Amino acid sequence: MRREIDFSLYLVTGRELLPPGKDYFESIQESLEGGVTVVQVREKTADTAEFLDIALKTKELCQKYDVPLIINDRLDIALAVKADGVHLGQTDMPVSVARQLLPAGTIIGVSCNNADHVKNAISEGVDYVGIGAVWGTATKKLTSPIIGVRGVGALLRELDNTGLKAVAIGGIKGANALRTLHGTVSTTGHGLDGVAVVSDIAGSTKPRDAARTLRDTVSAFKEQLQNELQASINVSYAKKDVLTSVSKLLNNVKAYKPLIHQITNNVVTTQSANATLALGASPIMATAPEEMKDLSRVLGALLVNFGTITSKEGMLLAGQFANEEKKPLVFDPVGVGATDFRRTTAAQLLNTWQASVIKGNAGELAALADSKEVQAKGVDTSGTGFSDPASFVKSLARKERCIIVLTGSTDWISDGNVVIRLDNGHPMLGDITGSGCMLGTCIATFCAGAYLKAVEDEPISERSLSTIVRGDMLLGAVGGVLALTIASEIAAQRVDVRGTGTFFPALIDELYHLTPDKLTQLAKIQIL
Ligand SMILES: Nc1ncnc2c1ncn2[C@@H]1O[C@H](COP(=O)(O)OP(=O)(O)OP(=O)(O)O)[C@@H](O)[C@H]1O
Ligand SMILES: Cc1ncsc1CCO
Repeated sequence: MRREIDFSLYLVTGRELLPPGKDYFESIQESLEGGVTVVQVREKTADTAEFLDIALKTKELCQKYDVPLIINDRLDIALAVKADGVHLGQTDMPVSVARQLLPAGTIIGVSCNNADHVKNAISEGVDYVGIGAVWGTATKKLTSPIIGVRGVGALLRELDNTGLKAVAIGGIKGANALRTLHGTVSTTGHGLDGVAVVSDIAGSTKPRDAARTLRDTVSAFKEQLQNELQASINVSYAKKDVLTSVSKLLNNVKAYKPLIHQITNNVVTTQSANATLALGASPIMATAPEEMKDLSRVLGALLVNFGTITSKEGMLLAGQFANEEKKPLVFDPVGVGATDFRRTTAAQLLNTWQASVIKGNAGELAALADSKEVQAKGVDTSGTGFSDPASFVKSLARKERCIIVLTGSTDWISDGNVVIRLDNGHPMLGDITGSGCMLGTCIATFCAGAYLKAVEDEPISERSLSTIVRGDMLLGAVGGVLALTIASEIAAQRVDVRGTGTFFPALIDELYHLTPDKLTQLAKIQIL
């Protein structure tokens, strides 16, 4: 009977990466102590005798820890050392031939970087696939394109109901492991069985610690995903509870005055900062990469709005640090459909960090989702919008693994399970520039309120290892939308408002005077 393998932490050896003075076998031993669950010996330049010797000694170590040994590419070495399996690249020995040559029950894995590779692997009956390269990697000359964290889910989906296991490979390390595991889950809820790691362990002076961090992260995440899938079946949001919770977020904002770091466009900087202050939070508009780490330590939430992209480096870094700190990250891909540069920048940002909330109008979200249903015109939408906005936001939320806010005369919000429809707002919001950008600011501010609530409820987070962001971001998104749209309704009714010029300062006034009572009483909310 074939042995059931735990693929959680799959070490691919890299002797050339050892730090000066570190012995290869000592490094393997420490890695095993740290929790590596599979070892693949990969030797691209060793001659046969040397490869054989290394494989034999590595096998002895693996046996001590009851960890399976896989040999890269060389079937003869695998046979000679009675390895548990082989790993084959797309240009190595065909799987069918390898199967004939190897003893029954030998594990066979193949490298895949597109859906056809995965489909072939399924029909050839392999045991597992190695999907990559996920990130850029310094260890291997890349022969295939970087598919990015967001590209993996579609490949995992191919594996639904096959029983095949999957690990991701390519630049995975302690610092990006959670992002990788979280962001690669398919729309059907199919997650990775583990991560394959090379340099973060092999290149470390402390491989035991490096392996332990990774293993703990994988174990915690797998448990969390199970809970998440379970919760998605059982969860229910009641309208009254949502409004009560959202009101508390406003109180939290006013009580703690969280710092809202905004990398935003130069059209709306002042008005966004004023909207933040009006809600009771504290804005900082900062774009220099050099200051991102310091800001991430104090911030309550980060907003990345790329209306005018001037500091991509700053956006990349700020988001990574926000993820590390498990703080809310709101992404507003302004005009993403307008140019190729915006499209590729959005992809790069979203492959690097995990947004907590993505908000956009129909044109922007259609571009992000590669949907032809709605066209964009610069930063605006043209046409009537999606025929089924509820299904659209739900499926995009599943794909991007975060909350989606679709704006328009009706706003639609989803976390991939529940869909919330909000009908507040005033047409004049569509007639002032940057109302969508201010909405992003309001959402970031309420998400900071949700983050603060989580910190209040759970000061020492036991879930922190597997939690991508602390706090209920769905509530944060609902709160932000209600705040701006309800303020707009009250502002538009004022006798001193005679057009969009007087509407704008009135809007800031009404954000300033917003109360939990107004939020709950005026909300037009439907939970679908
Ligand atoms: N006709 C309308 N009626 C009611 N509310 C509206 C209307 N148009 C926009 N809004 C509200 O304005 C907010 C911003 O949405 P909108 O879709 O206009 O953003 P946007 O196109 O990104 O704006 P901008 O590009 O000016 O920043 C949303 O909360 C939305 O509910
Ligand atoms: C008009 C405009 N151009 C780039 S950003 C922006 C603000 C509204 O989205």
